[in-house]
Amino acid sequence: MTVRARHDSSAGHDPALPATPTTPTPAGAGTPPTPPGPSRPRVLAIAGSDPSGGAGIQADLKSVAAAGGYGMAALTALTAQNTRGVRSVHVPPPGFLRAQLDAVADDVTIDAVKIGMLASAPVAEVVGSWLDDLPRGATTARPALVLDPVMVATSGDRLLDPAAERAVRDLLGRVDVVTPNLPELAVLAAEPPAADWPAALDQARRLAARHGVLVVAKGGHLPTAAVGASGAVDVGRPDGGAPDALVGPDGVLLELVGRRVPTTSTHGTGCSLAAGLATRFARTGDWARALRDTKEWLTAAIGAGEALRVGGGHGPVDHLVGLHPQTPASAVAPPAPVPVPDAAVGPAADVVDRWWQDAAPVRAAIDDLPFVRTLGDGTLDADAFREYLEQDALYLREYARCLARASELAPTRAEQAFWAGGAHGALVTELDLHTRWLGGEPQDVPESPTTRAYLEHLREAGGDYPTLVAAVLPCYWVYQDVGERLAARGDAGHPYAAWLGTYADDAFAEATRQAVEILRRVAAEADDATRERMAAAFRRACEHELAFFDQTGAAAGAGTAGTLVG
Ligand SMILES: Nc1ncnc2c1ncn2[C@@H]1O[C@H](COP(=O)(O)OP(=O)(O)O)[C@@H](O)[C@H]1O
Ligand SMILES: Cc1ncc(COP(=O)(O)OP(=O)(O)O)c(N)n1
Repeated sequence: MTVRARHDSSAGHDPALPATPTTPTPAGAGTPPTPPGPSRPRVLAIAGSDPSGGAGIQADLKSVAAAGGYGMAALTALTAQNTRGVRSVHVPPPGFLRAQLDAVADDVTIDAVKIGMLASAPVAEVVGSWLDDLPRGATTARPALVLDPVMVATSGDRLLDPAAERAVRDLLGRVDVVTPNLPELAVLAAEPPAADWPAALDQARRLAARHGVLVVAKGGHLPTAAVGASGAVDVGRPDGGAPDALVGPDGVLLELVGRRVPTTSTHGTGCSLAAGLATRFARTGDWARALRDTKEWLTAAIGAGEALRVGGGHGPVDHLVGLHPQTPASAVAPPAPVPVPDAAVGPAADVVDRWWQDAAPVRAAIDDLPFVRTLGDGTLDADAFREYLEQDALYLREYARCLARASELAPTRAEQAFWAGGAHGALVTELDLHTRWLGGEPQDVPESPTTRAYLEHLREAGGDYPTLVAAVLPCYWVYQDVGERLAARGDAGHPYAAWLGTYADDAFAEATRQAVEILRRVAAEADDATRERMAAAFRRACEHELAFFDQTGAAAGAGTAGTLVG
C-alpha cells in the first residue's frame, strides 16, 4: 500500500549489492544502440520453435511480455521436442527466414533483437547479412542486439550443426551482448571448458576482447563444488549460488552471485534470460541494470516452475510469476513429490519464495478490490482516493519509525543504511507526494481501525530484527507488485494517470529488490523458530495490505474521479 518513493533507494543503496556500472558500447557493434527507449519496446526474437512452450521462441515471447515489451518472432527452425528431449528438427529454407525478417523490419521499428537457435550455417549467415543490411545512420538508431548462442539443449540434444559454429562466431562482432552457457563459452572461445567460475570469467574476458562484445557468462552449468571453491562468489551462501556476470574486454563489469534454486525446472532458462535482457535494455539503456533485473525475475520464475506441472523431464520456468496467482496444485491434482534438495542446498534457500507464493491468494484479492479496480480503470471516486491518501499519510509516519527501528537493529552497516534511507524516503519524498495530491498538508484525520491494526502489527514485530524485516517487507513487495500492473493502465486521459505513473518508479523497484534480498539473507540464516515467526509476520502483513486497500468508501461504487490535485 506504499507508493513510489516511499523507500528512497538512493539513500539506502546497499554496498553489499552490486552497483550498476556504466557499460561501454562494444567496439564491434557499429552505431550506438538505442538510447533509453519506449516503455513498451518492440522486441524481435529470431529463434526456433519449442512446441512444449518452455524454450525457443515461445519462451522468448513470454519473457519479452513479462519484461514489459511487445514481442515479435521470426522462426529459424521447428523442433519436435518436449521437456524430456528433442525428437527432430526441421529447418525451413533460409530464404524464408530472410522474408520474415524483412517483412517485420519493413514495417515495424525494432528496439531490440534477441537471437537464439540458428540450427545451421546458412541460417546464421542469413541473420548476419540481415543485421548488416539494417538501416543505420544519424537519425536511425539500430536495435540492441543480444545473441544467445544456442548449441545444445539441457537434455543434451544438439541444436546447432557443428559445422555452423564458425558462422555463429562470425556474429559476435555484430551484436552488443552474447550470453553463452559455460560449454558454449568454451566453443566460442575455441578453448577447453573452464574448470571453475574464475576461469570462466577469464575466458569471457578474452572472448569479449577478441570480438569487441559484452559477454554474459552464466553459471547455471557450474558444478556446485566449483562455485564454492572459487573465491569469486560468496562461498558463505547456503545454496551454492548460480552466478552470472557481465564481462567486457577489460574484465568483469557486474557479477551477480544469484541463488541456486533446487529444481529441475530449468528448460529454456537461457532463452528467457537473453530475451528478458534485450527487452529491459531497450527500456533502460543500461546493460548491467537490465541483467540484474532479469536475473532477479528469472530466479523467481525458476522457483515457480515446478508448480506449473508441465512435463516429466526438465520443466519450464513460470514466466508470469507474480503476475497471475497459480491455482494451488493440490486443488487440481495430487501433491507433487517434494524435490530432494541437493547436499549443498540449505533448507531455507527458497523459503521466501514460498511465503510469496503462499501470499498469492491475498495478492489476487487485492487486484480484485473495488478500490484497486476502479483506480485502474479510472472510475475511482475522488473522495475514496482522498480518504486513502489521508490514511496512507498517517501510516507512513509510523511506518518510517518502524524502518528506523529496523535500521537500529540491523547487524550490518549496509542494512542499517538501507532502512534509514527507507525511513527518510517515507517521511520526506513520500509525504511530499501525498501533500501535493491532497493540495496541502494531510488533514488531522483520526487513524482508522484498519490503519491502527496494521501499525500495531508492525510495532509488535519490532522486538527482533528478523520478525521486523518480515513484517515491513510486504509494504514494499505487495505494493510494487500491484503497482506494476496499475502503472501499465495509466494512459493519456486517465484521471489518475499521474498517480499511476508513480507506481512505475525504478528507484522503488530497486529498493524493493534490495529489501527482498535482505529478507532472503535473514531467513536463510534464521533458526526454525525464528523463521516460523518471520513467516507469520510476513503473512499477517500481507493480510493487512489487503485490508488497507479495502478500507475506503470505494466499495460503494464508482463516482467522480479526478478532483484531486495531480
Ligand atoms: N537452478 C538454478 N537456479 C537459479 N538460477 C539458475 C539455475 N539454473 C540456471 N540458472 C540461471 O539461468 C540462466 C541460464 O543459465 P544456464 O543454465 O547456464 O544457461 P543455458 O540455459 O543457456 O544452458 C542463468 O542466469 C543461470 O544463472
Ligand atoms: C527451439 C529451442 N531453442 C533453444 C533451446 C535451448 O534453450 P536454452 O534456453 O538454452 O535452454 P536450456 O538449455 O536451458 O533448455 C531449446 N531447447 N529449443
